[in-house]
Amino acid sequence: MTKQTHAFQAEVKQILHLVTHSLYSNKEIFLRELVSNASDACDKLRFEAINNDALFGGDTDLAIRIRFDKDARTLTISDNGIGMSAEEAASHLGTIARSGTREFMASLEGEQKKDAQLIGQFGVGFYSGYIVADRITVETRRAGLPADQGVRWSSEGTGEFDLETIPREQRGTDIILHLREGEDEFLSSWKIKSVVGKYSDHISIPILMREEKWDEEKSEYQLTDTWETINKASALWTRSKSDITPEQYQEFYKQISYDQADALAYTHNRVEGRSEYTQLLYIPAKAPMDLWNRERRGGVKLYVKRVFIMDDAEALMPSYLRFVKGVIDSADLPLNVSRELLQESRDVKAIREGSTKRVLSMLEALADSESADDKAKYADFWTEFGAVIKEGVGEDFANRERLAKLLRFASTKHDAGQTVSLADYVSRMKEGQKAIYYITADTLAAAKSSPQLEIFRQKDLEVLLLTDRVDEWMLSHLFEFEGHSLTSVAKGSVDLGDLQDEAEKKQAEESAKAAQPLVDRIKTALGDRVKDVRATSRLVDSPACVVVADHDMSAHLARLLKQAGQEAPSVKPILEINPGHALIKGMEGSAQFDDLAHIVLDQALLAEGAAIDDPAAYVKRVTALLVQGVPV
Ligand SMILES: Nc1ncnc2c1ncn2[C@@H]1O[C@H](COP(=O)(O)OP(=O)(O)OP(=O)(O)O)[C@@H](O)[C@H]1O
Repeated sequence: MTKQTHAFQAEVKQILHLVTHSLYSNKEIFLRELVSNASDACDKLRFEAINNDALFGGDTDLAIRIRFDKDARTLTISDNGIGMSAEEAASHLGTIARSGTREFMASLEGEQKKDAQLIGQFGVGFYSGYIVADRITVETRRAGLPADQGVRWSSEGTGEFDLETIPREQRGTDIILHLREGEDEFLSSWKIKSVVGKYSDHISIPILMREEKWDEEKSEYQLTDTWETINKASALWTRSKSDITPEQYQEFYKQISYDQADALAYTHNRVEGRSEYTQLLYIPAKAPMDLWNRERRGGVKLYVKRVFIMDDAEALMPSYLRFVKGVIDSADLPLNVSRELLQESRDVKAIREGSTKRVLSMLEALADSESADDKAKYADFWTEFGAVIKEGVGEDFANRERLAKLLRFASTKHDAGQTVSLADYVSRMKEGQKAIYYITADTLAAAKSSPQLEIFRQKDLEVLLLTDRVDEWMLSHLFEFEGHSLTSVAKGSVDLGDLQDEAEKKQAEESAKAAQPLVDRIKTALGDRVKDVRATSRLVDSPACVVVADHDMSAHLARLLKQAGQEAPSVKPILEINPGHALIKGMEGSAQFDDLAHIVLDQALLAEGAAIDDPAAYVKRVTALLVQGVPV
């Protein structure tokens, strides 16, 4: 193929612009990215060679070589990995193949686009070379192709790239960076060693550089022909814990996660027994943008006996721990294991169970720690990932109790977000209190101002305020905690049991009896808009509220289902009235009794966050009353 010029895909141009403008302050990361690509290329070759040994062509010593040429001002990163064919070079280095990255780019807006933190999330990869280079030449040959099928790709990283066929003896790839003016610091062994030491020490393939010797005559270091290994060249997770510094753990995390921030916590273990494997698992500090996509693949890489097998092996983690990143290296699985096989493997099941327990232990250690620092970390974790952990309550029966202890809620006693655990709640329960009370609502404000809470406030009883979408679903799987049932304050009739003394109960009964004729009249006026009307003692300041029967779906859940486009049974509310309230008392003799009954119901619905079915009728009724009542 003679030289051809191709245009970059539009998104590539965008990324190139971002990379060179936003990441300059941390420019040395380009080396990390290119070394990581070289290492991936070696992993891919090893993987493909499992079924096709000929790909090695007798050369199984995989290595990454870095060299520089002070005169030509080039820095070259070479590998003898899988290499690229002409088609692959054109598509891998000219388009953005990963659809996730493309969607991510599209979702960024305005100022966000300049945020290096966000850009870092998807890994800048090959294009980061342009931070320091004004031209990159890639010379490559795919393993298995003949020597006349080499490829040269070259571009200044603006709008287009050139592609031509070249003869190339060895398989693999050379990435040649033509350094920009002012980037000469990368033409130094010392600098390169320090950057490799910082970011790429854990890479399991040896990274080689030519040794330097001091030349007395010239009074400077001269490159020799001996190659030395400048990284530890053993996969981080295979090393003993005591040989790994926290910085190295964090650096490895950044490498595999594309996160620029440190992980919140990590755990590293070698598991022996029925199933033998090593796990190095991290909890990120921040939730990714697509956390809510349950289709999103997990972040755990699978290795078998140090050979990389696949990214995002979702079978290794339950879906509710999809935010966990890391590596699992199994000693038992076959090298040619496929995603389908993983789903059925008993070894994988053991790994999943073991890893889940490890992650939960890691979270428990933070949550139960005496250290304020760890507690703060857990609070941060909860803010980012709490709602996903709630999915686990329904999905992971075996760990339900452990998960229940990790839950945190907002409550009427604590105004600082979701910080109250069920154990905290139980420890504060009043004498005679049996149940754990909660309310679900669309927003915290709606939950807090709900009329159903009035009696609980008056009696100084704590109520958990649940406002996450998944709460209702979680509650359908979590009925009790340490023997205390979880009870909605908006369902059924309140039974405060021992929390009400005899006199109060008696008074409630009497006032309900006295209010019966009024209750019957309201019921007639409202007809089939309600399931029932009754007097209640749960209200203190409000005239009325709506509740649902014990076994009916909560109104909040019905709304969520409708919003999600699903069928929800239409549940008629029960209207509860406060016989002591001035408005209710005043209704008795009113000529507008029917209108007032409808207004009381509509207002109770509004207070609960529901939409009323006929807002125009409501407004008309209220306006009519205002006109009568307000002197004009
Ligand atoms: N040294 C190399 N050898 C073989 N292929 C390579 C090499 N460097 C890059 N590639 C190919 O180019 C593609 C794009 O590289 P790039 O670094 O931009 O993204 P990536 O490696 O897929 O993602 P990331 O770097 O974010 O992990 C790679 O997926 C790979 O197919």
